Amino acid sequence: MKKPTRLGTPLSSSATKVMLLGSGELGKEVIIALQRLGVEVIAVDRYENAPGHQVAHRAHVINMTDGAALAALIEQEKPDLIVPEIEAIATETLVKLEEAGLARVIPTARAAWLTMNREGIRRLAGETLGLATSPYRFADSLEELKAAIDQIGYPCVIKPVMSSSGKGQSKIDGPDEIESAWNYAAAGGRVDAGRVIVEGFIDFDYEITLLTVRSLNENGDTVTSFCDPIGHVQVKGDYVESWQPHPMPGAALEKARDIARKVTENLGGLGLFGVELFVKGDMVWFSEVSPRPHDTGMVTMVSQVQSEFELHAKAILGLPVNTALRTPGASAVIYGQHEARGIAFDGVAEALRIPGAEIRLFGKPESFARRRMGVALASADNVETARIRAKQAAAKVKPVIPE
Ligand SMILES: Nc1ncnc2c1ncn2[C@@H]1O[C@H](COP(=O)(O)OP(=O)(O)OP(=O)(O)O)[C@@H](O)[C@H]1O
Ligand SMILES: NCC(=O)N[C@@H]1O[C@H](COP(=O)([O-])[O-])[C@@H](O)[C@H]1O
Ligand SMILES: [Mg+2]
Repeated sequence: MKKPTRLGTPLSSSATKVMLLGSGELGKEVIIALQRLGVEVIAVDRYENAPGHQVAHRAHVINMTDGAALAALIEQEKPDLIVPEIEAIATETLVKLEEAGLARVIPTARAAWLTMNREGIRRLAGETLGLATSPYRFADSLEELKAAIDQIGYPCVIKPVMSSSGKGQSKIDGPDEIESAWNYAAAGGRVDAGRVIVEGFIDFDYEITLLTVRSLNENGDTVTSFCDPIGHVQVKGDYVESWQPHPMPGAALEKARDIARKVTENLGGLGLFGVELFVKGDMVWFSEVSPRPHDTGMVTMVSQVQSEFELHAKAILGLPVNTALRTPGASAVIYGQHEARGIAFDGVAEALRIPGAEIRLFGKPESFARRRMGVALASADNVETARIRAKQAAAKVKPVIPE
């Protein structure tokens, strides 16, 4: 039996302290949810003025893949909980600190370590748990990649083992594209492991994120609950649009939940997970899992009673959660479109005149053409209308470089 974490007064000796490792748009919302419960939040990222830095009690800039720097910061701040928000962290250090009783990592240090690297989570899902996945091989050189593709066939998808948001990912249809896919993967990996996964392409009908929450019930037992499926569209491996609920036949939904339950039970701990699944008819394939809020889940800020961020904040503290849908909703991404620091946004008023629309601007200090700088959200009485509204609202927001 586990107990909820006692909540103290921030910036006092009773404070409940949570450290976010990664403080982008997803972390920013987790921090806001924690702040509402009087938690003292320390936001860490690789650059100054990250979105979460701007709403936390304290901010630190370190190279989170540097184990010694990470351990020193944890020793200095002594957080009650450590919440990884991105993959690119020295997770071996977290495993060691947790084993030594010096850190409690969400959901567990092992989960952060396994999911940091596509190889860890893929072997767990496909080999240990026996779940359906795309066929896959790993390669450390161009020659090995060619040999791996001989086994997998075309079309296939090549990804750095450590990357996210589609960075370094390509789908290829024939041998003349192998070399450019290898070079692109080498450039796009977040931590240069020089290793890639090649996956057989799954010709799915649709893909979903099944947000799955592990929380404590009144007896102190860990229980699993599911949000309604989130449908999404990805372009170049990065999400551009999502909606909730995505309708699914009963048999497929049951399989999806079964996969999500097995994976999250194995990863353990408390918190929200984003389980990514491909669906064709009644067939469901496991793709990957984030042991933390998911970008496609930003839609829950309008569609659920409690957003994925509030669910994560509550679950990690041992508090009860409510995964109920409030209304159909949708999200559409706002990219920076410019390569510049300190960009501005016109058209927000026009966006907000669309019925049911909301805008979130993340406050990232530097824009890139395809960096996610904000998101449009919309509710409606059905998903189709919500999608149209969210896309219209996103299109109204115009990133500009101020004179
Ligand atoms: N084997 C595959 N078959 C078909 N489509 C795929 C396959 N692998 C990836 N994709 C497509 O590319 C998208 C991104 O892939 P994946 O989730 O592995 O990348 P990622 O970089 O980890 O993204 P994120 O961090 O945003 O989840 C998937 O959501 C899917 O649309
Ligand atoms: N798919 C994972 C994902 O969406 N992660 C979110 O993007 C941020 C990094 O953004 P950046 O690359 O613009 O700094 C991360 O900090 C997290 O919030
Ligand atoms: Mg993904």
